[in-house]
Amino acid sequence: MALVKFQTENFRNLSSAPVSFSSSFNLLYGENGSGKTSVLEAIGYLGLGRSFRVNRHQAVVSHGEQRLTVFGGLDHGLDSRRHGSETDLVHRLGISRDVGQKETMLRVDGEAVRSLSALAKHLPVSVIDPGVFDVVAGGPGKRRQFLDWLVFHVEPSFGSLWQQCQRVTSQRNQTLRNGRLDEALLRVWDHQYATLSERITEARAGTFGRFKLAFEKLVREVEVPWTEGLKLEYYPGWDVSRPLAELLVDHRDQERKVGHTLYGPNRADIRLKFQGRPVAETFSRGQQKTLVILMKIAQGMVLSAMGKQVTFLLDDINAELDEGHRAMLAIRLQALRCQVFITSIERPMVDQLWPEGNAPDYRLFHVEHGKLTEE
Ligand SMILES: Nc1ncnc2c1ncn2[C@@H]1O[C@H](COP(=O)(O)OP(=O)(O)OP(=O)(O)O)[C@@H](O)[C@H]1O
Repeated sequence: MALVKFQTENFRNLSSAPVSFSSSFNLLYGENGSGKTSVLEAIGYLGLGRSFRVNRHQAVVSHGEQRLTVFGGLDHGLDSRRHGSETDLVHRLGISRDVGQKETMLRVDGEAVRSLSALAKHLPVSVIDPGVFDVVAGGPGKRRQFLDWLVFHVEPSFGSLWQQCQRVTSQRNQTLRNGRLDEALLRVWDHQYATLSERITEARAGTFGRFKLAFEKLVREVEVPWTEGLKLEYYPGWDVSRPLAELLVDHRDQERKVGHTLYGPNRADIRLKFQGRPVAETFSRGQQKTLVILMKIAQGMVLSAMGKQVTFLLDDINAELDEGHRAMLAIRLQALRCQVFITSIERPMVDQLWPEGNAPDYRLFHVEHGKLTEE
């Protein structure tokens, strides 16, 4: 599916006029501060339930306003011959946040829904912005987030499984922090935590397997010589040769001392090694960026193979990637039939993105003072 109708109210500096997008490529250009990133941020808000730029909802609502809203209409996307007219919409999504009341309201097809995953499952949004390169350069949390985004879209039960596990972890942590050790209660939490952890690990490992196959295929196709000797490995967060419940009992004193859970899915990682050493210590900045781009494309490959269309938000990539890598990314995303939004300051040179002259169906927008004008 693709986001073809879009409207916001009180979202940063964006105008509330409705916009129609292409289910293929959308190129947005405009000067600094015109609102390009805010458009992508609002699309991301709909698919992720939060801003990919800031943690506080308060920053996103237009100055002096209390409530922001983002609406989106989805059509069948590139797998359908029908494009974009109102009658072709298959889902209507809405998210509204009242920053005073700290309340979020979600709607799918006119019905109120409680869980963000009900919205998110319809719109897999993948962001490529200057912050994305932390997937390689940053800590394990960034890589868990990267993997879990894919697991969520591959395994329908993952979202609720993860939430249950977070609840049990927090209760277990409280018990660990209690002055008097209640071993019987801890054993109850251990058991629940271990059961959920094993299910999460199974879902993550299965999805990681698919991701790794896609990544290896991609690397063979694009022939990047420096990836030879690169190893991607999933680390579940503990030594899985032993049952987690048993390991927790063995490390009781250590966990009580720190007052929180030290083993399990909250410690998982994708380990990226080149000739046995962490990539972040070995690869150049440019190589690390290319690696992240390849990993992002591989995620798209996994979902495309399942018939899901990913909406990619490419913010300010001109500053991060050279012309060759930008073209590689555009061509790959086009081949995967993804929906893509690209921002730039200058009017984009379409023949630079598609040097072979095979540009897809695209729409070009000029952004000025938060308003999109199609050209
Ligand atoms: N909460 C808000 N309410 C109203 N306006 C805001 C709010 N937050 C930011 N702005 C303004 O909205 C504009 C949008 O900024 P945005 O980051 O989307 O621009 P951009 O086109 O991506 O710029 P750049 O090319 O510099 O990255 C800026 O002028 C900013 O000052």
